[in-house]
Amino acid sequence: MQHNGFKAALAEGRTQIGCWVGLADDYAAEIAGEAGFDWLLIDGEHAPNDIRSMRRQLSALGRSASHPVIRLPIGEVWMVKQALDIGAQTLLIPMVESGAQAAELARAMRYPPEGIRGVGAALARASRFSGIPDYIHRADAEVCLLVQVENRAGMAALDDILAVEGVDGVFIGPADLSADMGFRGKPDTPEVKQAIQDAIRRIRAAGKAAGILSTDEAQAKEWIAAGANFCAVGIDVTVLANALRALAAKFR
Ligand SMILES: O=C(O)C(=O)C[C@H](O)[C@@H](O)CO
Repeated sequence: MQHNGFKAALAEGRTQIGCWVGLADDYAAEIAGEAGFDWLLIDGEHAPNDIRSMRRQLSALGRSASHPVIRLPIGEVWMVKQALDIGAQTLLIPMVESGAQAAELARAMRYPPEGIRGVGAALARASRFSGIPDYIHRADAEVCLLVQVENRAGMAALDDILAVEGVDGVFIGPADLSADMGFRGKPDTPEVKQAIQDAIRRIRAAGKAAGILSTDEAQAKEWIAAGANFCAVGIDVTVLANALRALAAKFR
């Protein structure tokens, strides 16, 4: 099975630049896959995706050098199983608020006895439909679990989450965190930025990868300088929507 170079890069501390892919379309994903990002986030939380559309996007990215990351709608064990079986190696799971929740997700990523991932690789795209004979013996080493901490409860439990073996990285969600802190729509508020800065420092000090999303170039570079080593710097939907609005405005 394919080596997870993205996971290895994060473990080595190499910064990985990514982009949100929310158009929920395999053709659009293939176009994004030609742009040159290190990783692409197939958004199953806020984009109109389901397991079939995400599978199509994984397939469309098969030739791309960009590593596909699937974000689940929420951290359910059965969703982890399905996402891994369609061939995702790296998952981003939102709204993680405790060490116990992170530990269950880490178990869901791995086969027994270490984990609780259901063994159905024989009919799974992940094993190339049994074309990779030793898939179940090698899969655990190549999966990558990234959890989102994006509210006050998660921030309070950050040390417990960081202590969980099998959590490879923590992504701070500025939009949700700022809302929960009482600054909805204002992730640039000093209190929010300070909380994010401190979290990034603690995540990296714990030997884990720190992730974030900022569509503002200066802010993204600030987070990278602060230690964020998987940073998404754009969203396909907003890039397209804003470019079309600007184009239309030129001819009004
Ligand atoms: O809370 C956040 O910020 C994120 O998790 C990213 C958002 O979900 C993304 O859709 C951009 O708003």
